[in-house]
Amino acid sequence: MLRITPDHPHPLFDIAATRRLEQAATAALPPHTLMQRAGLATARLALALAPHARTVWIACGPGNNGGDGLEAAAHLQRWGKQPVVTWLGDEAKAPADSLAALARARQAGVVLAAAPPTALTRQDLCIDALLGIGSARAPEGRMAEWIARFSRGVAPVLAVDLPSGMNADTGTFATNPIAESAISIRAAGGFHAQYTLSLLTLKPGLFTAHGRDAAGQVWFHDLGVDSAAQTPAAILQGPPLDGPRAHATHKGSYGDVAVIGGAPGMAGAALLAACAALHGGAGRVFVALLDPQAMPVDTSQPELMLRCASSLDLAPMTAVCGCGGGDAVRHLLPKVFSTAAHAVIDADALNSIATDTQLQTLLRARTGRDGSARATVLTPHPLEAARLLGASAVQIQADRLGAAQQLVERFGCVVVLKGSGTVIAAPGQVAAINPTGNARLATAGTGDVLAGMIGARLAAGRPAFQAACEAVYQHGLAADRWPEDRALTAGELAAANR
Ligand SMILES: NC(=O)C1=CN([C@@H]2O[C@H](COP(=O)(O)OP(=O)(O)OC[C@H]3O[C@@H](n4cnc5c(N)ncnc54)[C@H](OP(=O)(O)O)[C@@H]3O)[C@@H](O)[C@H]2O)[C@@H](O)CC1
Ligand SMILES: [K+]
Repeated sequence: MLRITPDHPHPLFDIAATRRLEQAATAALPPHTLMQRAGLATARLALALAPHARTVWIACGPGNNGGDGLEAAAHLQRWGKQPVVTWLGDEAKAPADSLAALARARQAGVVLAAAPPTALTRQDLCIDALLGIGSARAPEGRMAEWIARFSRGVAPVLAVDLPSGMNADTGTFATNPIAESAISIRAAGGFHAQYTLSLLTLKPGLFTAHGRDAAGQVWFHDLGVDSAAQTPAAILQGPPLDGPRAHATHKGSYGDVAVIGGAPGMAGAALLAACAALHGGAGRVFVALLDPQAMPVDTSQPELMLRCASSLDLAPMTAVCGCGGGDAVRHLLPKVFSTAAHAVIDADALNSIATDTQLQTLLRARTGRDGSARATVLTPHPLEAARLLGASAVQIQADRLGAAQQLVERFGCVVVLKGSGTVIAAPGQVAAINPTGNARLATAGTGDVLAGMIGARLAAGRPAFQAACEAVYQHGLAADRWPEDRALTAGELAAANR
């Protein structure tokens, strides 16, 4: 059993691949083995998380997720914990594995309770074994009531395989009230500790959209099954493998970044991206502000070279384009797309592309046959992604991996779909989901900082997908390590990155 942290990459498997693995393993093992392993792992983790629990409530659903809960109940009963077990199943309809688990629980001395326990404390534990990967619709009735009880209560909750009701592929809920109630309770500072033990495979939904809030601390048990035969739907990103810089290098070794943006009233966005590129290690950073009244030098950052956009030779450069660009950036995009060696396209540049088919054609033309000729990274947040795909932000959020992949197919670029569990997708690559970052990044300018960080890595010669993955990881990590007692501002974040 493994606690999942951002320190290592992990393959993530969707429901279809998980079902294939489950089928193959079930056929190769004695009956009920997988569920017995799942139940034992759940019981062990429960005991480790709540060693002093006076009451353990195991809420079991009608399918095999409930069977895992019943198996866990048998172990906890034998270990003297006397769990309160409520089951929503029907013996006439329950799957064979679950029925066997029910029999084993009864054998161990478990008596099914008619109702959940009341007055659980922070020392106690709820085990959520209502729904796993078979979650098919919005929970109703007693199931919905029990899920609401978990989220409103103070007792820690251990979700078996998934937080019940969550779609394992997307991290969304059939109705959002569960996720929204979890988020609003957490925002109010009164949230119980939440854990999830993912079984057989780690699923993408645990790490993106509402998944991160709903799943809490994620643990994993592979049930002794090797997943190598299946292709992952995504990779949970690990840390960059950064080595020290070689001694015999100079500023030319780390490339030039040209930040193009900062229309009237929005110079700050471009300067933040430039600051981030500088601190991210770019050899030289040029800034072309789109405000004719803009200052000729930034005295607080004299390293930045402020130039007129028309005077920049972008052919050897990495253009970071769009931060605070307003509508003024639109007429510069043809030059950027046709000449810049590498490009990061952000914010207003993305909005310009969304409404201009000629720009879309030029953007697609940047991609060589090998997909890497003139590396281009698009960095939309969900609303920008929605504009690019002619969809709504809700539709984008309903399937973040799918939306990122659609953008890749449409534009042939690397795509960074920002948000909780940022998705990085690229032609011919298994997508990555970033495990770092938190809601402290929800403040103006942090997206500009990310664009500058990606630009610095592209300028240093990193392949585009790697540059994007590494920058997103480091950007989030800086937020995760931010001192509790200090406000996170984009300016400080830009200067803190590396
Ligand atoms: N088999 C094995 O070897 C292993 C399985 N494992 C475990 O099994 C889990 C998958 O089990 P599963 O396929 O039975 O699906 P599960 O998540 O229990 O849900 C299906 C049931 O719930 C019902 N239902 C659905 N939505 C509902 C709703 N909203 N409200 C109410 N009911 C709803 C649905 O009813 P129906 O739609 O048929 O009416 C059906 O009865 C997996 O996540 C893992 O925990 C592991 O132990 C590894 C070994
Ligand atoms: K569950």
